[in-house]
Amino acid sequence: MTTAPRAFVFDMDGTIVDNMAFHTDSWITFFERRGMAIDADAFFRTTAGRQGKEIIRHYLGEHLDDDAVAELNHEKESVYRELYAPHLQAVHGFDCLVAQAKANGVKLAVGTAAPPANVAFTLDGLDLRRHFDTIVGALDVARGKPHPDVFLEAARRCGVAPEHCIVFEDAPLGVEAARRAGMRCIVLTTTLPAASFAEFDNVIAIVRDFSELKAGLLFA
Ligand SMILES: O=P(O)(O)OC[C@H]1O[C@@H](O)[C@H](O)[C@@H](O)[C@@H]1O
Repeated sequence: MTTAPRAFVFDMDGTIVDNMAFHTDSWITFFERRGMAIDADAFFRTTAGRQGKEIIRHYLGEHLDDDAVAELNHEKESVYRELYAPHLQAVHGFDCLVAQAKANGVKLAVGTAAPPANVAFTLDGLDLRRHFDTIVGALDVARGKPHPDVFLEAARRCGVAPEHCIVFEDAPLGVEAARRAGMRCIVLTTTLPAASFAEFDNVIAIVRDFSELKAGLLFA
């Protein structure tokens, strides 16, 4: 590794927790209620990392006002939380990586498209919030991934330059957001196989879970 990392920026959904199938199922339910059928795989690839309000406007109409979108997003995220609650757990090796990062003086941040209720559901539900120097979510930036905003804001709050950040991601739009932010990325294959990330030159490792990461790669 050429530049020692000073901050790790974690995507939340699909990365800290292996939950994207439940997000997709909740979107399928949400759109079915409106008579719309969506293809799960294509939907994941083109929406994972976008904010709920962006997804809703894209599918149901750009004309929808903020209150209507907020209500629809609340409905979708309520379905998601009900589906995923019985399965809530961190991806294997996350606690150990956090401990190693702290021991090496690496700052820890979250950069997620999730709204505050989902951040609370996940990070408070697993008692993980205390580990992070900052958490940047849907209300903190105007644009979701693949725009780099959420990762740049996380780096800014950590006081760390993008080239000293490593992003952890599971979704192509998130890896692209990291690339646009000028950040290296480690991919978790929680949701998609390694081949799905072949086009990205900012990917430095692809692993099944955090336990596969070698300290030499991360902290050298
Ligand atoms: O940026 P993250 O943590 O992967 O969050 C992405 C997800 O955030 C959720 O809130 C959306 O409903 C999902 O559809 C979206 O993919």
